[in-house]
Amino acid sequence: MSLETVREEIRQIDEAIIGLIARRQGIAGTMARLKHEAKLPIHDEEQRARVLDRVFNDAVEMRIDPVAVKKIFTILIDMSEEKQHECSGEGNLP
Ligand SMILES: O=C(O)C(=O)C[C@]1(C(=O)O)C=C[C@@H](O)C=C1
Repeated sequence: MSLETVREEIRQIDEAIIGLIARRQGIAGTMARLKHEAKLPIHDEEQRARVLDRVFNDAVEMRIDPVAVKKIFTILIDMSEEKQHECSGEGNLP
């Protein structure tokens, strides 16, 4: 396999990752509405811990660096909370 072929494969994987991040972010509005209706706070420390534990264990199973994966998901959860705050603004709930 050539350098260019491998770079093209990386580009396609990156595109897929961004698509999945956009999908994760896309449901933040619905999550914000459900939490608003249930009078629940956007930040949920216990759920954060559950998600981070789950992805840590998945990473261990897949033999990739679990600490790095946990860092990535900390950013993704922060992005989700930020989006949920944006969506919670007056008239912004879906
Ligand atoms: O599950 C929730 O309650 C969410 O809002 C989703 C999510 C996440 O991105 O996984 C985001 C914020 C919470 O603090 C915990 C988890």
